[in-house]
Amino acid sequence: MSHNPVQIIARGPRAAAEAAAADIDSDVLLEGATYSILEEDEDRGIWRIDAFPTSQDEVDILTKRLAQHPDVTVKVEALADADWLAMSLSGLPPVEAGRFFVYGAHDQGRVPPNRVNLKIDAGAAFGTGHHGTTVGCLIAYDELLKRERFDRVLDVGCGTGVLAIAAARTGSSLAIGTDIDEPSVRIANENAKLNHANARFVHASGLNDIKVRAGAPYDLVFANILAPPLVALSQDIKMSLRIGGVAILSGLLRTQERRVTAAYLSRGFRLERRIHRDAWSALVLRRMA
Ligand SMILES: C[S@@+](CC[C@H](N)C(=O)[O-])C[C@H]1O[C@@H](n2cnc3c(N)ncnc32)[C@H](O)[C@@H]1O
Repeated sequence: MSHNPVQIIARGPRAAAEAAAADIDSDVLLEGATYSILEEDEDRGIWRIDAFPTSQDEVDILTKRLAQHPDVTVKVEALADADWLAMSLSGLPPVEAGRFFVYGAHDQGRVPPNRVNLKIDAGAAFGTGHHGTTVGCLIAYDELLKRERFDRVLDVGCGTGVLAIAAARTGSSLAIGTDIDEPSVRIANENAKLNHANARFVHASGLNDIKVRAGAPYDLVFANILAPPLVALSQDIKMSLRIGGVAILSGLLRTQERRVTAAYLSRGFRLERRIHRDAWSALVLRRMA
């Protein structure tokens, strides 16, 4: 369906804005829609969501979702093409997750000196750090890094490559990623260069690539994909990890936790941690046998 570029702005008290954002996060039909949520007016306690739908379907679903929150007022503003692109790139604030600071080109001059700064621009690949699943993975990884090192890392469903790039920038000697989406692989390789990260990305489904198999056994596997492929790939992920190695899994909703966890526990993993962000869950599972 043709789409006149619009920006959707929703304002309301914090709880209402956060509930509306959680609703957007939990809708699989809105996976491609970019939005940000921030405090607009501290004194008056007003929070604001800026959403940048990329199709008329997303406009309709977003406005329907937001209309379910009566404490939030919603405005849809038309944007000129060029403005829309610029805004979708400049409207996203940086994301902080543990030691990681994920930012776009427009925040170039504002990166903190004492963090691992990852420059990832919004574009055609998933993974600017703004989604609850990416943040969950980065927080889980940051926590693990306080106690252990991961020399060999695999990132299944790399999107922008943000997770493998984070690994390469924090001491992994091998960081490799795969994606079924070819443009994402190209973007991830560009992002690796841009971030001076020794990470490589290949076009493959799951772990089905000779370069991926050659890198095994891995100390850590990230897989931020959906629940069904996480279950389907549980044996492959197990066999790619060394005993004692860790899988950080996300892309699943909290309601899907049991199903995904069960698949890994039955294969000899131990559940070490769950991180909840919006409706999403990230699981830390260690291969014990
Ligand atoms: C939710 S995004 C995660 C991107 C990034 N890793 C992050 O954490 O932000 C999921 C990515 O996995 C890819 N994907 C989905 N199923 C896959 C599979 N079976 N094998 C490889 N990649 C897959 C999608 O194309 C998409 O780029």
